[in-house]
Amino acid sequence: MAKLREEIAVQKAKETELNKTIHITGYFSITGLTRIGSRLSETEVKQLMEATQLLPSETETQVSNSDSVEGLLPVSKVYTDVAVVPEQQNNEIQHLISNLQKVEELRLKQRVVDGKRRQALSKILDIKVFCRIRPNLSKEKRRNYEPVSAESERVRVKFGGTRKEYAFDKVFHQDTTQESVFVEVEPILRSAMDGHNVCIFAYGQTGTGKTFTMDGTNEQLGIIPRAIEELFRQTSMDASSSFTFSMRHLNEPTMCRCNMDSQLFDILSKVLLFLMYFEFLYMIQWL
Ligand SMILES: Nc1ncnc2c1ncn2[C@@H]1O[C@H](COP(=O)(O)OP(=O)(O)OP(=O)(O)O)[C@@H](O)[C@H]1O
Repeated sequence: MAKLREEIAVQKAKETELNKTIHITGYFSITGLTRIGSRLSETEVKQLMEATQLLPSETETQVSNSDSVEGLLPVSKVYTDVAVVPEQQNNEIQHLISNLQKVEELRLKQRVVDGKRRQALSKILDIKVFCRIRPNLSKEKRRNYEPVSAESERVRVKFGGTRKEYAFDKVFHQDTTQESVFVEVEPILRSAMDGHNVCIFAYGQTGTGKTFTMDGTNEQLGIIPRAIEELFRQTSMDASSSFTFSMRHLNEPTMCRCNMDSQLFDILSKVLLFLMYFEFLYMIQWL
C-alpha cells in the first residue's frame, strides 16, 4: 500500500512538471504569434492555437488560479492579450500591400520608359530652326505680288530682283495657329523636365511677330504662357519627385533693328543661329 502511495506521488509530481512545460510552451508559442500577429487573421491564430490544444474550450469560461504557473499568465489571459488583427482589417491591409506592390511595379516600368524617351529625345532635340510667316495685317497695303512663297520646309524670298531660298526644320504658314506652333515646341519641355538646359528664341525684324509668337495675346496665348502652364501640369502629375526650374527672359530689340542687314543675316545663317525672329531668349534650366 505504501509503495502504491509512493507511486501515486511520483506520478502526480510528473504530471505537475508536464503541466508547467505545456504552459511554458504555450506562452512562448503565443508570444511568437503576437510578434507576427499583424500578418495573421483571427481565424488563423485560432486554428493554430486549437492545433496545439492551447485554446481553452468554449465552455471553459473561467480558469482557476491553480491553472497559472508561477511567474506566467494563465493560458486564457495570454490568449486575450494576443493582438489579433480582425479579418476585415487584415483583408484591407493585404489589399493595400498588393496595391503598393502594383504602384512600385508601375514606377519601375515608368523609369524604363523615361530612360528610353530621354535617349530618343536627345537624338531628336538637336538645334531646331523654324520659320513663321506673319500674315498681312489689315492696316498694311496689300501688295499685288507675294514676296514670300513657302513649302513645308522651305521659304523662297523675292526682293529687288534677287531670289533666295532658305531651308528650315519646319515652316509655319500664315494661317498657322498659336497652338500648332506650340505643339512643335512642346517636346523641348519634356526635355527640360529630364534635366536638360533648353532655350527657345525668336529672331526677326521689327513687326514680324516675335512678341505675338512668344507672348501672344489674352485670346491667343503664345509659347511662354503655354510652356509655363504645361510645365506646371506635367510636374504636378509626378508627386514622387520635386522639380526646380529657373527661367530667364531676355529682350534684345536693338540688335535686330540696327543690324538687320544682309551681311549679318548671312553670317547668322552660316553659324546656324538663324531664326526669322530674334528678340526673346527664353531659357528653362534644370537645377
Ligand atoms: N501670326 C500672326 N497672326 C496675326 N497677327 C500677327 C501675327 N504675328 C504678328 N501679328 C501682329 O503683328 C503685329 C506685330 O507683331 P509683334 O508685335 O509680335 O512684332 P514684333 O516682332 O514683336 O515687333 P517688335 O520687334 O517691334 O517688338 C502685332 O499687331 C501682332 O498682333
